[in-house]
Amino acid sequence: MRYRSTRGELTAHSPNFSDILLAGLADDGGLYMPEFWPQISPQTLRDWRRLSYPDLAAEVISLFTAGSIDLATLRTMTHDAYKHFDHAAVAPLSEVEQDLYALELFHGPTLAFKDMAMQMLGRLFDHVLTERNQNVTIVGATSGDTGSAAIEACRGRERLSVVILHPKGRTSEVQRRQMTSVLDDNILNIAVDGDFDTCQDIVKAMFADKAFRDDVSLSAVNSINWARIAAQIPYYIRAALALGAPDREVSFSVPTGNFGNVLAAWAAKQMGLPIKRLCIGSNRNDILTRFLVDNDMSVRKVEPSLSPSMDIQVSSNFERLLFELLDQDPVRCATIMKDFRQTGRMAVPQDAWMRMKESFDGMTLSDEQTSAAMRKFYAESLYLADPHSTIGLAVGKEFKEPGIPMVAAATAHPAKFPDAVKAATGLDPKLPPHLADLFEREERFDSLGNELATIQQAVRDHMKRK
Ligand SMILES: Cc1ncc(COP(=O)(O)O)c(C=O)c1O
Ligand SMILES: N[C@@H](CCOP(=O)(O)O)C(=O)O
Repeated sequence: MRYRSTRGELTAHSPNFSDILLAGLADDGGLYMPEFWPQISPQTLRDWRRLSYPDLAAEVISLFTAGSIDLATLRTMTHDAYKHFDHAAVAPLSEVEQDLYALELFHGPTLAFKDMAMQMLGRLFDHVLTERNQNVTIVGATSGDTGSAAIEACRGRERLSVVILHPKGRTSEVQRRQMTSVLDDNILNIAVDGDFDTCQDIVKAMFADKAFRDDVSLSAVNSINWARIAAQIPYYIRAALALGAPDREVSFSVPTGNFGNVLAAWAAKQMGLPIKRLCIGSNRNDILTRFLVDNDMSVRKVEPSLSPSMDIQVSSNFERLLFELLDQDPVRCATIMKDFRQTGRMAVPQDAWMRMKESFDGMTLSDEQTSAAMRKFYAESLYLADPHSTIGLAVGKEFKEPGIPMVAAATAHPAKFPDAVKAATGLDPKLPPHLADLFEREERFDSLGNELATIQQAVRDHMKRK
């Protein structure tokens, strides 16, 4: 399997999975895509029903690593990656009401869906870097969850230096402490003046600076890295199989920000999973639902909300879907993306927009609607969801059709957002034992404004210190 950029052609020298894992973003600023969508037959899907989560994940990921990492190696990694999850099923389904299920993706060490892929990424990096005798510097942007998951997956790993940029004062306190209380030498946390988009822009600017990129051997753990998406596809397959696929259609509802999670579901559909609808849930930063309803992809200011991890306007992975909607035309994709960067408005051709609407629905919840929905799910079903998962459930409830299971991605544990949960329900969700002393732990982070040069220097210094 080879990979191409959304802004470039496939050539004889196109990279394989291990190459793009380390590269993160393509040199031309585009995002890597597999050269084709591997197909999973209905019979194979039926056979996979009896696999454990780690075995299923290895099978699915191996379709993307062909030619660079074999199935047996992946199996060792998946068993190791998921063995510390606090639920035997890894990603269990919970029936919230008739035909509406929560797919709980928060049973990993940092209590958010990011662990599902990040625990694999840490091991994949280790494997490839050891094989190649190389080291890399990972710079990641976070609105709260990617950061702690990446830090947890990479802490103490010899060949990785990790720098995480978070928007100062815009994450929950639990989220911040989960990142800043990890004091391993290879980890650096930087608080940035701005929002998640500011952090993400800085990361992309570092990738665009070729000299810097080569100097620090820059790599990425955000969902701009295809390996993240590949490791998020298995849980959609697993959930659908548990509910009767491939002999029955299933729909998914996904609370969405950077568009990585719902893109993984869309990828599963391209691979043969019978998915009926994909529903996108937004908070007040609703660029994606505005786009779906009115073909209006125009960037507004990022506004703080009760679901801070989704306080995002520029959804990086949308470029991957756009590329597909444009029949994989890299020239048109690059032109539209460059124009978007300059104007803040994406001119998506009408036919591409119509094609997206064939598979996707979208809906926005205000903070008030999110609190009310959280309260109602708890009152009626005794299901306590964090604000992000609540948006997924509420949107799923809105779009569910009779007889077709609707699965909402429950992306974070309620204890990550105790203030929002308490205000809505009066309940005080407790952190699990391994995080019980989080508020007593020492914190360490640098506040460095938002100048690219200052942050680049901090990355260089961190790399040398390590
Ligand atoms: C808890 C939670 N829910 C939802 C999202 C949105 O997911 P995505 O960025 O993949 O669209 C995020 C952030 O990515 C998150 O941390
Ligand atoms: N919500 C994310 C934002 C980054 O998303 P990613 O999936 O691209 O890493 C976060 O919590 O940091």
